[in-house]
Amino acid sequence: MITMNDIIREGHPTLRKVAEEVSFPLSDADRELGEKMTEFLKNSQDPELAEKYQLRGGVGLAAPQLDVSKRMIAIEIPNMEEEDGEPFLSTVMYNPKILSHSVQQAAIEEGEGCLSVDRHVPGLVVRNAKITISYFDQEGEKHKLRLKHYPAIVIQHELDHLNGIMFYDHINKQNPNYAADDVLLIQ
Ligand SMILES: CC(C)(C)[C@H](NC(=O)Nc1cc(F)cc(F)c1)C(=O)N(CC(=O)NO)CC1CCCC1
Ligand SMILES: [Zn+2]
Repeated sequence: MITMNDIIREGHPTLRKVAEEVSFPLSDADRELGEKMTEFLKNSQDPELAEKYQLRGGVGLAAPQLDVSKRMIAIEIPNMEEEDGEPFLSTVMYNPKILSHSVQQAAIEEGEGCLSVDRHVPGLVVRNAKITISYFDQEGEKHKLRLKHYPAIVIQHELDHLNGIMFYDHINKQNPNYAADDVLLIQ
């Protein structure tokens, strides 16, 4: 199983690379990696397992964070309403791509963190409020998905990892808490 030791941290060169597209049909390795990434996120959201293996509660993970420079991300966003309900979004996306996005921008009010960053970096990370993405699933089926607000932010954070971008690259140097007044702040 993947633990925090398998996740590379800022400073590791792979986090600054542009990852390669995955080819289909998936190799056993790429298929297995996707499954392990999802397993990590689910484990990290289980209080007992998170405690036992000292896992940070994760909602998304990109293959480059495991030192695999391939365009694949795992997303595990719990259902914010009902506890223990079906997750809002639980999937592994291969070759994900933003097809279009809103003019409207959004940022998480308390800022962002990262499983590959062991420090608190204050500041607003302004992203697109709504995105339309395409991606392939394990079977090579193409999907198109429209997302907004928190789920859209998670996907953009993970997509950045495929392009060697860290969340703090987006933070305004002069005034970290700056955001134009039309930027939607998300709790
Ligand atoms: C860095 C960390 C704080 C672990 C962050 N989790 C998070 O923001 N909250 C969270 C955790 C849960 F388990 C369940 C839940 F609903 C919310 C996260 O996983 N990421 C993913 C990451 O580092 N990917 O590379 C960072 C988030 C910042 C904005 C979007 C993703
Ligand atoms: Zn991250």
